[in-house]
Amino acid sequence: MNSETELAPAVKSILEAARERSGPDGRVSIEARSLPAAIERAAAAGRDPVIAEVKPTSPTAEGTRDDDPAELARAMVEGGAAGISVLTEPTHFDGSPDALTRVREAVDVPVVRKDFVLEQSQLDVVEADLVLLIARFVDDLAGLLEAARERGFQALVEVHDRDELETALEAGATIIGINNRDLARLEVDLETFESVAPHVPEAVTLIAESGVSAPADVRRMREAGADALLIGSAIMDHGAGETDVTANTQRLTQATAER
Ligand SMILES: O=P(O)(O)OC[C@@H](O)[C@@H](O)c1c[nH]c2ccccc12
Repeated sequence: MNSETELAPAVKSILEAARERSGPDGRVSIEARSLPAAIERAAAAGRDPVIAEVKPTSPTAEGTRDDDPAELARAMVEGGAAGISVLTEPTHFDGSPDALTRVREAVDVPVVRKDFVLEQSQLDVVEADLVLLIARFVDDLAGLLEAARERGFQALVEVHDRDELETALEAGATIIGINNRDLARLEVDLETFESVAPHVPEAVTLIAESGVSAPADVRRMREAGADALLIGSAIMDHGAGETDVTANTQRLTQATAER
């Protein structure tokens, strides 16, 4: 793992909490819904492929939404979401494995488990179609990726710069997310995606993560090579803005069509 000295205090505390959560003894075994296929279906239907995120709160959010996660996910799919991401991290995002289970029962699109998975047993906490692995935080990415695949998960490997991209590719990642949010300062810069994306091989399913808040951002990320967008805050809207997640999702999935 890279040095933690540069991480934002909130991120350090998230990692400390994650190290203390161990998984169960038994292994999950999953028949995953394919994310690349769902992305292709959305694009073929003329929508911008969006993975909408059920994120009750976050260290950078202004408030908390305690809506039923299954209802939120259904509303997102109604707005055209190609996939759903669910925070299962309990201490800083108000997420839970149970929320993910209920979401996966409520919708038929692929569901991503968003958490800080650091070791193999943590994979067995809950069934999901994809599991997020954050290159920067995982010691043995190839080993964890293999362990995820053995259980039937697809893995979404998150990177933030070219070095992490190399690590992800060497480990065999085929679905990669470039996080526009810098985990040292928690600031978002869409240029991150634009600078790393050109180095990603064509065969990889490439996702732009974080900071996509308006249709123009969706178009910008798509032009830079994103096959799909992972969008949380702009859809959940923790502040005083538009709280209709179906409308919020629709606006972003129609970004290219309505230009
Ligand atoms: O709310 P945003 O800016 O649309 O971002 C969503 C998603 O990218 C973000 O929640 C995220 C990206 N990587 C993470 C890792 C852990 C927790 C959360 C995340």
